[in-house]
Amino acid sequence: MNPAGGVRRHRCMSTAVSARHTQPAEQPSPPHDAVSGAGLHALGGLAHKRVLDSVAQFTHHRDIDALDQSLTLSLAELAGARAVTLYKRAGEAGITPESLVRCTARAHGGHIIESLEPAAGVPLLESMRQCAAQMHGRIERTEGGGCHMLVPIHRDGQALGALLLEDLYAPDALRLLVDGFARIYANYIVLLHESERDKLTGLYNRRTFERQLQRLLQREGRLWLAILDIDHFKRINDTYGHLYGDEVILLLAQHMRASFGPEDVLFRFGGEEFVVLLAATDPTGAHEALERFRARVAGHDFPQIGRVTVSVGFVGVGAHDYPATVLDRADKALYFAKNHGRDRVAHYEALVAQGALGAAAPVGSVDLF
Ligand SMILES: Nc1nc2c(ncn2[C@@H]2O[C@H](COP(=O)(O)OP(=O)(O)OP(=O)(O)O)[C@@H](O)[C@H]2O)c(=O)[nH]1
Repeated sequence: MNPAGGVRRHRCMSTAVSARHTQPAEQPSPPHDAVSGAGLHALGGLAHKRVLDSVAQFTHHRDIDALDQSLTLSLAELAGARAVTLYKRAGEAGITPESLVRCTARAHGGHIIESLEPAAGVPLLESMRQCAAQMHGRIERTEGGGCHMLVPIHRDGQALGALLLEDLYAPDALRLLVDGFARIYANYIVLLHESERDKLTGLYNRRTFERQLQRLLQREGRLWLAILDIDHFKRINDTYGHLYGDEVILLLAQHMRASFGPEDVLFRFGGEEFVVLLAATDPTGAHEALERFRARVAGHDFPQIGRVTVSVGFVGVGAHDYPATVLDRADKALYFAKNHGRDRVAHYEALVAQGALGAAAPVGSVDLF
């Protein structure tokens, strides 16, 4: 069991990365190079420079995962904590799940940074949840003579999460520093979040597609990419108006969240076109997941409009595939589905094997990069 209360999900940053930074403290002796209370004062300009360097470093990132990792590493180094955990609450309507990132100092130098699965009912996770919800921090003395510090992360009255620093010395002086980092992080995460999400649905936007694809490929090795397109959407707009059209887009995004798993990555590419990166183990699993989604949408009674259907094209993606190529293949499968009655799922490789995508196959409509 991890002290932060989670089951390890995956390691995100190697010690080689963190080895560029200050060496971690060995416990239980107080860290000599931490920007601790006395240290901050004594080091003067040097301490300020280190703090500013750390802020510049973690706000350099344009990717939320990298930002989260960098924040925990910066704080672990500056504060000389044995471990720093960033807890984030789930976003509204389940747009982002509850998450934990933990940076731990290794006994012989460097740090390990991991994403952890929040596991219910574990003491320190509960403390972080409470700290986040109440937006109220505290310092707890531990039996070993050190302290745990809990600091909430919030912005404009909205609770975003909490930071937990374990086994600190001189925590009172560090409190201001950690509070400051929490405030900078809160401002920055909101900006990053807005820049990578579609405004209407909260799904990832197209700009983040390549990065998310690479990330998932690194984790899964192989995955499936599906393009989902609402059938006859122009007719819906023309008959009921754009507001109803927008409502259909919003409801479809909700069905996507409910239908696909937490490991799958969901995008709205624009208009009535959506993309899913599926972490399924094989094409049958991918096909079943997409078919479930298709049937779910077809069976839903959309307010005022009634029945709405979607067509889906999907393709396998390997580590060496170009994003533009796989998008084009999925798009060809989608247009096969559109041309063969709509409200269906088409698999690119299966169509190729059947010889169904001949020279006359329709040209994809997705705008390539
Ligand atoms: N309400 C709404 N409509 C949009 C948005 N973006 C694009 N559209 C409309 O979506 C429609 C897309 O229509 P088409 O590309 O012709 O496709 P379709 O009618 O769905 O037909 P098929 O895809 O062939 O089944 C157009 O009428 C666009 O104006 C949006 O954000 N909101």
